[in-house]
Amino acid sequence: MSTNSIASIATSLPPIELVSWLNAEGSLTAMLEEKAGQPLRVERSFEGYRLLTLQQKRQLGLQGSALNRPLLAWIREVQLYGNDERPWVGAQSIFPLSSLKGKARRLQQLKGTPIGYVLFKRRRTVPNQRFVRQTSEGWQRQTRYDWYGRLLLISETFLPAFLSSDT
Ligand SMILES: C=C(O[C@@H]1C=C(C(=O)O)C=C[C@H]1O)C(=O)O
Repeated sequence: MSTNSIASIATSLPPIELVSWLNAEGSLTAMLEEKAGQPLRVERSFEGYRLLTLQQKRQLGLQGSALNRPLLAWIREVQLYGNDERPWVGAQSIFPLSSLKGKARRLQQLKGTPIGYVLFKRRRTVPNQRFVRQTSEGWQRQTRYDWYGRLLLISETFLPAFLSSDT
């Protein structure tokens, strides 16, 4: 194997200190608060309804003709702060309208409350499928949760400040 191909494999793998975070089950909020030693601060950059893109519909696991139909969802985009003035994680959560029934309706009224406080309130883990990829902003984990039969897609990108934090 040439050194170039080794180098290309090396760049396609996350830094070792991120692996446990990218693969962790359970609440990322709880893990970040433990690392920070204080409650997470959530800054919202967007919350509202949007029509999903084809890529987002695919990431939700839709197939066939469902991909061609317009799909409206509630979107929440936030920056998560630990104990640093720079955000540690950028997160986007996608809630198809069909998922916002019953107790899930509170996911539209979170404001500064981390989703994890609701998602993991009664359980340590939630059934999910996990995908990891590298983006221009940092390594990202995408999690398709089955929360009491409701489909949620949450993408979390670990930003440079997270890697350089010494806590
Ligand atoms: C999904 C969780 O909630 C965290 C909080 C988020 C929010 O408040 O928008 C988004 C992503 C998560 O990192 C979790 O704790 O695992």
